[in-house]
Amino acid sequence: MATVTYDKATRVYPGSETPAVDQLDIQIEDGEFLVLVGPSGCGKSTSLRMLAGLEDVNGGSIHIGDRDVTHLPPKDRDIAMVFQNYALYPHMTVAQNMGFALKIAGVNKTDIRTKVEEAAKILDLTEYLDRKPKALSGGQRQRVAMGRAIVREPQVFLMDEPLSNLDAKLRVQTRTQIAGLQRRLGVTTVYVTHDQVEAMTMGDRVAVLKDGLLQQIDSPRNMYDKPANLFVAGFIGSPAMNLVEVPITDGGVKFGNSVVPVERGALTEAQNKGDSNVVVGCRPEHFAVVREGGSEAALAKADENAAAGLAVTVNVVEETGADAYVYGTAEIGGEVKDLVIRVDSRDVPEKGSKLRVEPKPGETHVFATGSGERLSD
Ligand SMILES: Nc1ncnc2c1ncn2[C@@H]1O[C@H](COP(=O)(O)OP(=O)(O)OP(=O)(O)O)[C@@H](O)[C@H]1O
Repeated sequence: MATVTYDKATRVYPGSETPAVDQLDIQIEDGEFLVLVGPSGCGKSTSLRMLAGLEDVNGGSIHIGDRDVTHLPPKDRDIAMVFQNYALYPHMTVAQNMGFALKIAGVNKTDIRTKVEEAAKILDLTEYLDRKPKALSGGQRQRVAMGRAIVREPQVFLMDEPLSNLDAKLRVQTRTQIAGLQRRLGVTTVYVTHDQVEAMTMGDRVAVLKDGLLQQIDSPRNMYDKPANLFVAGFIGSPAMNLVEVPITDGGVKFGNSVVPVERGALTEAQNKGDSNVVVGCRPEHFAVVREGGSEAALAKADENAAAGLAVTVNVVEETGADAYVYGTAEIGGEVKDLVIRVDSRDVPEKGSKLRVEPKPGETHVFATGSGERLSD
């Protein structure tokens, strides 16, 4: 086990003007599960491959523990990588696949067998040890790939989208298994995915990348509650956070017919920059909803608030079972904006009906219009 440190680590591919990974600074704790996440092409695989030694580092350095591995060949780094396609040898049995790296390293047969059997037990693969990969399900192959990494007892596990070949249900199951296994083994792990739900459910911390630049590194909770900028705000969370540009006004921001109170400090900071607008973010579950034409109680409330909030026209209602989401439109500042609002799944509005909505107190995020940086605490 060991820490991993990226210190201004940079990768520029030959013939490219812009770095694929630009001065990446990350310190990963001993035993931590760190997830690198971001959209396609943001540099997450390159970051992982730099740590693996499969990609040159053109600037900065990478340390595993106190060893500078920046220019070490992959075999000298004491890491084990689990790839997307598992890269199992088709002509070898599960046991041979799992023990292969140990065999190459000259470990004696008895020790190999012991380690392979131990790993097979942990991964529930004991009964498949004599099978060839083609006689296994996708989930079993994935576990063999994990087993091959485990038997090597490396200082660091590297995983590049290891669940992408599994169907949705198995992916959910396997992500719990991998996260549980990692915690049990306590091996420092760097895990790449483009799936933010996977990132949020598996990582101790999550690092969000965009265009080769680190946007934020934080616990899943903080990432969700306090996204550092507009990009992270829009990327983390499904359905995504609603983001609307609104004018600053006395006591808050103007949101439809309401003045929504937001942090004074955030608005002062925007005004100090010379901005008269800010971007306000509100997650779908953080709207207070009054449904027009709904139950009597709701109607009474609608009357009471007739002029309050923002009128949203319901275009589509998506029911997921536990939740229901309204995909609607509203006019904000003379423009028609799309909004997503979570509503009570037992009381869903009709398509074409109207809701009045308002962010719940204390549930807004404020960002600068130009830089997109977070202004609220
Ligand atoms: N071998 C290469 N030569 C030149 N450019 C490359 C090479 N590999 C990747 N790139 C470029 O570097 C950038 C980062 O690629 P990388 O594969 O790290 O992204 P990623 O976030 O892992 O994307 P994905 O989720 O699609 O796998 C992209 O713009 C990509 O086109």
